[in-house]
Amino acid sequence: MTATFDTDRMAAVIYGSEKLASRRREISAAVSRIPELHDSRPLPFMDRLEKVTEMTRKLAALNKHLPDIIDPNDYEEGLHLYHEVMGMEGHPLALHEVMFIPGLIGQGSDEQYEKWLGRARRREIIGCYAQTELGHGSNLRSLETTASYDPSTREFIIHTPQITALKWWPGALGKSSNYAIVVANLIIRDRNLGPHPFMVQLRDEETHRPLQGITVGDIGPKMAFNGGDNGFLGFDNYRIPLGNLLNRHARVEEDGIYVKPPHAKVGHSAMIRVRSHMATGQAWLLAHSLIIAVRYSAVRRQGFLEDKTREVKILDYQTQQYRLFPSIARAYAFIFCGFETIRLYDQLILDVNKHGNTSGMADLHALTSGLKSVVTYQTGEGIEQARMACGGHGYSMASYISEIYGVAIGGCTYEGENMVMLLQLARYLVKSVELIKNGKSKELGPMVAYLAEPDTQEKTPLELKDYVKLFQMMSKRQSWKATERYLKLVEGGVSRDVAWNKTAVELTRASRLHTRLYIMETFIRRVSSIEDMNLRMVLRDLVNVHVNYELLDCGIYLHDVSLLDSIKNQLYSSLHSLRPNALSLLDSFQFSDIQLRSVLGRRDGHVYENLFEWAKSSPLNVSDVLPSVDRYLRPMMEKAKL
Ligand SMILES: CCCCCCCC/C=C\CCCCCCCCCCC/C=C/C(=O)SCCNC(=O)CCNC(=O)[C@H](O)C(C)(C)COP(=O)(O)OP(=O)(O)OC[C@H]1O[C@@H](n2cnc3c(N)ncnc32)[C@H](O)[C@@H]1OP(=O)(O)O
Ligand SMILES: Cc1cc2nc3c(=O)[nH]c(=O)nc-3n(C[C@H](O)[C@H](O)[C@H](O)COP(=O)(O)OP(=O)(O)OC[C@H]3O[C@@H](n4cnc5c(N)ncnc54)[C@H](O)[C@@H]3O)c2cc1C
Repeated sequence: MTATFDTDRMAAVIYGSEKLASRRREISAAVSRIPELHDSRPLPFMDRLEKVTEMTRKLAALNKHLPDIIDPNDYEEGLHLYHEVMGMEGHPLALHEVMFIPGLIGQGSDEQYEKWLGRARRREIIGCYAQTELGHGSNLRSLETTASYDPSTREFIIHTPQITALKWWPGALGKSSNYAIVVANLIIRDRNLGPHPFMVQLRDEETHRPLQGITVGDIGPKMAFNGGDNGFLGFDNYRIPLGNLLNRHARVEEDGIYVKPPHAKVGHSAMIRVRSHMATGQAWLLAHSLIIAVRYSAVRRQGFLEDKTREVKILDYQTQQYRLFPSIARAYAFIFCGFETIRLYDQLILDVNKHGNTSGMADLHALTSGLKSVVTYQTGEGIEQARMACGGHGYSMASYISEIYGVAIGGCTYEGENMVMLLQLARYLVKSVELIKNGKSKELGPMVAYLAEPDTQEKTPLELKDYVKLFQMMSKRQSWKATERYLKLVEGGVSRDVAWNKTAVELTRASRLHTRLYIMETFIRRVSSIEDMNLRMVLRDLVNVHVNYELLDCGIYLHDVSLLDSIKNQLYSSLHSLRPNALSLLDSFQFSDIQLRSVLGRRDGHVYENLFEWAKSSPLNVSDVLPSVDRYLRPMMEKAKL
């Protein structure tokens, strides 16, 4: 089946501009010509140490070739180049670029930029972001690492009071980084002023050995990211100069006077940044798995439909389409709302750093808390469906889908565990409903204004605005229901914290609905703004899949469930309409074979030949008889014969 649109033009929509889309193609082509930048053999055949070594080798090679391939100041180009060469299994600079440099930019003063930023950008030093501890990750107020100010020497003494206070999990901490932004409780004259970010040198710049007072190492293998060295870190009364408190917002004077920041949570900017970028990052992971599954489904033939002389492509089964197409729609939807949150973050950081204006923080915190949770969860669901859609071959590492899954679902945990973050958004929703109840609807932000709308009759949706209306109604009802349940408990004398906990499941449901509504609205808005009518029509088919699927999936929140039959029919017909364009919608992401690392999902479609070649290259096939057979299996069989 041929597609009705040009994938290069769609790539420009996905990546935000024709220039970037075409630069991506050029960068992929450049990488394909430099063997030093390719995996030296398939990553699934490597053990952990080999993977870490391979990633480090490629990173050094990449550093050498980078200025010939991209503009070193262009982050988007850099990100693509990194994804292409380094893949997704982790590497020594993963946190340097993602949190260390942005953390320094967000929290450091101009003098601190002068001291560290240039060095970090030139990669004279490598850094990470060390916040989470063995005993606490979610509840930042219970972090135990301390940074006590000693005015006599104008130093902070960083200390790990007990085992639970060891930093645990930070990416690239274990073996690669020689610096870290360490989040520790600032203590001045025995007063705990809460977590603050400090620049801390961990290793000698010449020998790379840990400095005295520092204990650092790797935390061991993980579900994924095994090319990376997530680490542990402890401090034994380790001294750093006063100037190492990142002090753009909060300051300590030499005599120990504390100058507090303009907003209590302004120190969380590195987290907000990653959360703002997560929707696009997860969309790419989802699209990776889907292109593998859809390409394979367009090659794999199994069973018969009308034509009894030739087996059918499995992509023609309605169940296969139902399994895969709603996730294609979600991948696009996540990209579009991801662009929006990145833009909002960039604006916020400008407002905060240039004008000291923190008024946008609460809104962005609520939005990104919900979005990272919904997007990572749905991405995990979509990838797992993609795996199953490939049958047995999906289970093989040759598909690479299990690796993509492991990487993606890390996102359900890092940057705030999903339930915890849904509950952050719920605080915002509850406050919004309380405003309405107190007659202050005018104070509502635009994203929650619908919470004040009156209920109307549920009608079969015909136009996109009808879907949005229905979704708003479901979301509003759930936010009100959860708030009223919570308030009733409080009014009945239950403490606020206990009442909150007794309402928590309902609250997370409200947050999910609110976020799904936001994703749907952003998707519709973006598609309606596309000028190329041809592309807009295709994306309109995708939106149709999305709105019908999302509504059905949330059908339990409707009062009139008889609507669901008509929505089901519209979904089935939209799946059918999407079939001719499904593969090209994914080809438009323009992932190279090098980047995909999937034997099953290669562009050439020679699935069976490629699988056979891959299996033959397994280290187990180097000899016909393994030493373990000689040693254990043959003696066992021989013994049984006696
Ligand atoms: C050369 C070219 C350049 C190339 C460049 C490209 C190179 C690219 C290189 C590589 C790319 C490779 C990509 C690799 C990808 C790897 C990705 C992996 C990255 C993984 C990294 C992971 C890092 C981490 O996980 S860091 C640790 C994260 N930890 C958390 O998220 C902890 C979660 N907990 C919290 O955030 C908080 O504790 C909380 C939000 C749950 C509660 O906060 P708390 O301070 O306790 O607040 P509380 O008292 O409860 O609430 C008071 C009020 O404050 C409000 N609030 C809380 N936080 C915020 C906030 N941030 N902003 C605004 N308001 C906030 C809260 O809602 C309360 O408000 P209310 O009004 O009182 O209700
Ligand atoms: C791949 C990966 C990379 C990471 N990289 C970094 C890094 O670079 N730097 C860094 O500092 N950290 C990093 N982390 C750590 C990560 O940020 C934390 O693991 C994460 O914030 C979750 O915290 P936790 O482990 O304490 O989970 P916990 O909070 O212990 O969660 C366990 C369970 O308790 C529940 N729970 C906890 N609190 C509440 C609550 N208040 N209400 C309801 N339920 C609750 C959670 O929902 C969850 O079900 C990384 C983690 C991973 C997996």
